[in-house]
Amino acid sequence: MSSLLLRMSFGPIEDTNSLLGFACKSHIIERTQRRFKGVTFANKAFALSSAAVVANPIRSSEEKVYEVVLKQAALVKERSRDAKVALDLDTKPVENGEFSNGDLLNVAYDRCGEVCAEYAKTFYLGTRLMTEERQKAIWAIYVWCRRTDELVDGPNASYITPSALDRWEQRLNDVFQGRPFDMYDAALSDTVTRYPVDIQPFKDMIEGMRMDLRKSRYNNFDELYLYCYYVAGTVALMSVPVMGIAPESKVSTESIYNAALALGIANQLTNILRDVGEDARRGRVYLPQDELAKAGLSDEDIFSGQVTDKWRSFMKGQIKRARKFFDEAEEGVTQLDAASRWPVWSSLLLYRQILDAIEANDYNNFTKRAYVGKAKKLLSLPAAYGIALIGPQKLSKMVLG
Ligand SMILES: CC(C)=CCC/C(C)=C/CC/C(C)=C/CC/C(C)=C/[C@@H]1[C@@H](COP(=O)(O)OP(=O)(O)O)[C@]1(C)CC/C=C(\C)CC/C=C(\C)CCC=C(C)C
Repeated sequence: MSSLLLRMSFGPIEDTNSLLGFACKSHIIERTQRRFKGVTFANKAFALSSAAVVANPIRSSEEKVYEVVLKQAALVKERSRDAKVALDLDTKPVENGEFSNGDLLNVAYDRCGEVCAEYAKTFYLGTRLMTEERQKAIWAIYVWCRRTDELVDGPNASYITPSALDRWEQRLNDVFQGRPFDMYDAALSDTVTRYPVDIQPFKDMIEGMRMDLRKSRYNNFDELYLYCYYVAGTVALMSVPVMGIAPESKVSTESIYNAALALGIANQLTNILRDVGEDARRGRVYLPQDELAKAGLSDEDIFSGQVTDKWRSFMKGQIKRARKFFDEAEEGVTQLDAASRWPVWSSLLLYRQILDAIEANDYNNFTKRAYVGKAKKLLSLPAAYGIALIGPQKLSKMVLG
């Protein structure tokens, strides 16, 4: 996989349409209304004036990110009004024995599936329940995300510079304009013509990688939230247009995207809490500095890795917050297309249990890795399947009486 990363194309650097360039004053009022009331906020939120930018230049990360949510949700609505895109691939080989584009595309998608099966076995299994078209698209998105993550986390990470990320972004622009560089890009290029996926979350994920290169401390939760959006919330925004919303869903598209975003944030917060020790050994602290200080803790406490009562109490608060994001996400999964629910429930249940494992380790996330054992993992899959079929409330009623 990493050898592929060395094969990046080099092109002119394009000015990015950063998510920070937007402004939305009405968001604060809407924040309290948007949860599952079927209200459409997109029009209101898009009625932005340059006056609003001047009058309210300071917005929280949550507000900035919510604009991307609205933009993606609006795109989905717009596209679903348009004529349905043709989904049949041309699979016939051409006469002279060469492959047609359709054949090459199928091979490209199969390769994406192989990468997905290799790196994320359980998740790959879950995607097999989706329609063939959808699973291919999810694999293509997965591979792009994995490659992007590998740029700063993989074996060649020490060679990665901001300009390499700029070139990766240029290559992304090419993918969206139908000029793929390799097989994996070709699969993504095809996916983004078939589904209403916006380029912004992809660009934002690259921005997250830039952030990782230049920043190793987060002053407060607002800064951390933005990082979590960049590296994980974006995955959710990319995936929902492919996974699809249940035709019978009565709630607003925005609220479903918001729940998806919450799952991305919850997963990343969990990841951070699991990896505190590992990150500290790389000189990184992905915890809000102001909250650490309030708890009477500092970076030194993290580097020394002692589980004290102060640490336990701090961790309890962090876990509580991550669980709130999971709760928010759960409401949204029930609104997804039925065939897409299982992989999402599986990932939600598995990731959520990592928080339980941190507690079971008595909050020692310095030297003990919290993980979900094989038995629990195996039990989670049918549980997720049951929940996906009949819904979380009904299942808990059946189980608990
Ligand atoms: C169905 C489903 C889960 C789809 C997502 C598929 C997809 C495109 C995954 C890409 C994942 C990826 C490689 C991201 C790169 C950045 C990264 C590594 C993020 C972390 C993931 C955990 O990965 P891992 O366990 O391998 O971590 P380590 O590298 O070992 O540290 C993240 C924590 C992000 C994961 C975020 C998601 C999977 C988003 C989930 C949300 C949805 C799919 C939306 C669901 C919809 C509703 C309405 C709730």
